[in-house]
This record gives sequence, C-alpha cells and structure tokens, in this order.
Amino acid sequence: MIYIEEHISEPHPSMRKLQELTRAHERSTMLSFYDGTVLLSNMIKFAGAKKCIDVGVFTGYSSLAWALSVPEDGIVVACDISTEYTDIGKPFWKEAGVDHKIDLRIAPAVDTLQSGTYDFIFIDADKESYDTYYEQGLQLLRQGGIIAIDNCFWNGLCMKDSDTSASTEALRQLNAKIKKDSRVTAVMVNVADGTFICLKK
Ligand SMILES: C[S@@+](CC[C@H](N)C(=O)[O-])C[C@H]1O[C@@H](n2cnc3c(N)ncnc32)[C@H](O)[C@@H]1O
Repeated sequence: MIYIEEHISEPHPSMRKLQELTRAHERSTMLSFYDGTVLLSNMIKFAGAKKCIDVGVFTGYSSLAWALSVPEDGIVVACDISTEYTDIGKPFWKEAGVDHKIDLRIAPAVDTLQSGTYDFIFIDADKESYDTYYEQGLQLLRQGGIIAIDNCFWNGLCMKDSDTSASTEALRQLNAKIKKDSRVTAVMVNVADGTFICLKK
C-alpha cells in the first residue's frame, strides 16, 4: 500500500542501493519486500538475537538486513545454492560494514541446517522444501526463538483452491500444519507476501 510505503522508515543506504540493483534483475520478483524486512529486523533487535539463519539469500538483501540488526558479535548463516546471485550482494555487505557477520554457505540448505543453536531463522527459498526447513529449523531454534516464513499467501494462490501446483500445495499444507502445531505460538501477518511468525515454546 502506497500509504505504508510513504511512512515506513528509510532503508539503510546499502539496502536501498542493493534493492534498486536487484529490481533490475531478471529474477527481481524473488527480492524480499522492505516492510517485511523492517518488521523482522525490529524483532531481531528487540529480542537481542545474535545467531540467525537466512534460508534463501538471492542477491543478499535479507541477509544484509539481519546482519545490520544483530550486534557486532552476531552471525547470520546465509544459505543459498547460487554464487551467481549471492555474488551480487557481497559488495553491499562489505560497503555496509557487516560482511564479517555473514557466513555464506553455498550448498542445499537442507545440508546447512544440521547443527548449532539459533535465535532467529528466516525461510525464503524453494517452496516445496519449506516444511523440511521448518522442521530442521525448529530443531536448531532455542526456546523463545523465532522462525519467520515468507510467502504464506503465495501471491494469493494459497487461498485459491483451484491452484494445485506443487509450490502452492506445499505452502498451503505447511500453513495448515503450523495452525495445529503445539510446539509454536504462530501468527500470520499481512506484510510482504504473507509472513508466518512462529515462536518456539
Ligand atoms: C526468494 S529467493 C530469496 C530472496 C532473499 N531472501 C531476499 O531477501 O531477496 C530464493 C533463493 O533460494 C535459493 N534456493 C533455491 N533452492 C535452494 C536450496 N535447495 N537451498 C538453498 N537455497 C536455495 C535460490 O537460489 C534463491 O536465491
């Protein structure tokens, strides 16, 4: 909504530049929305989160947002399979002075999400694996930590029963599963493409 865009805080200059560059990319629709990154950045800061995982980096916009939000001794484990995409973001991580906080792992996220304890996990990669990332993420998340899941609306397709594509079905089933999941307290928020915010009990 334009009214929201007019009133939301200005992005960090490096985030603004990376956003503009990514908007010209042929896969620009994969770029995270700014309102969602501000909401989650505020949550990271409020919670004092230090250890984060970014599942799905693309040009590095979300990783940059989390790295700017954790303290100096914080870390963002950034998971992607494409150096072609992630190489675009690296100069902006450096320019913002937070590249030392980003631990980029080029591998299927399912292999990276194997060990450690984390405060915050953002899921925004291949849709059919979201449930796997959610389950792996819950294992790695500390009690009281948060998993935020992007695309729970999937551009409205999750609400359209006629759409039975694999991605839509995967997201729809995960949405229904989280509603009943006693391991978390979850709220679906109408920002970005729909964001599920799940706090581990
Ligand atoms: C929607 S984009 C991420 C957008 C990013 N969060 C941002 O802020 O702009 C999805 C990313 O997931 C990556 N991806 C796809 N399959 C993956 C996998 N199996 N493991 C890790 N990353 C994967 C893609 O290469 C792509 O960069």
